Amino acid sequence: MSAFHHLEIEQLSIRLHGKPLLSLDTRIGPGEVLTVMGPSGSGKSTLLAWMAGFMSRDFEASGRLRLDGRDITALPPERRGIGLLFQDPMLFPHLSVSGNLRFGMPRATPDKQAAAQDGLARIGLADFGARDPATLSGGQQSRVALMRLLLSQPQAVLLDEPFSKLDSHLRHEMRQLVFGHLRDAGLPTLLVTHDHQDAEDAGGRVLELDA
Ligand SMILES: Nc1ncnc2c1ncn2[C@@H]1O[C@H](COP(=O)(O)OP(=O)(O)OP(=O)(O)O)[C@@H](O)[C@H]1O
Repeated sequence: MSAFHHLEIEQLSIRLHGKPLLSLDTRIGPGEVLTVMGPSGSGKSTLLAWMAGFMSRDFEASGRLRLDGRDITALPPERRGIGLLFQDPMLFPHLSVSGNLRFGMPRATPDKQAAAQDGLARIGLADFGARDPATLSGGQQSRVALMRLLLSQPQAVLLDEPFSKLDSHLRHEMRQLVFGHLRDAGLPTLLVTHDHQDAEDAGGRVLELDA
């Protein structure tokens, strides 16, 4: 599964109504997590939206986003190869757990059912494939959301407060699981969080945006 990708944010400058909101120039290497923190309104969500390709047109941005050297700045979200994980697992309620895992897999996946089963085993949910997502606990749903992300074979990952809805012992467990899998897969990751423990466990650089 590991492929070792890298992401470059080149001379990014985002303005809102002509006023500078944020500037950034950095590279995120394979398996590296860059944590972005900062007060409310400092532009964390806007940065994620720019990277994912769905920033509101109220903002103006200059700069380039490169994945493995390829300029993806102008591509629509679904063609960027970037996977997202939010605080809500957002599993499809009308699909089984296994169906959720198969949903995002690349079309060319030879045996989606086997890949889903293997993914479930990797998150300790081998017997849960046929269940409806709503019958899983919050922590189990989070693990399924993580595995769905990994099985979609992204080349980079954005995490938006992914642990904030979990209670504290599950949060610790999920951090280990998420950061471990992302590192093993060699995926460059940008994490937005308010939680200093997230940043510490991510183990990478921390960027503080100004108010
Ligand atoms: N669509 C929009 N149009 C105009 N202004 C916006 C829009 N979305 C956000 N803003 C403003 O842009 C600034 C940055 O917002 P953003 O949501 O990126 O901050 P944030 O750091 O993610 O905050 P939080 O931690 O509260 O989520 C804020 O001043 C916000 O009010």
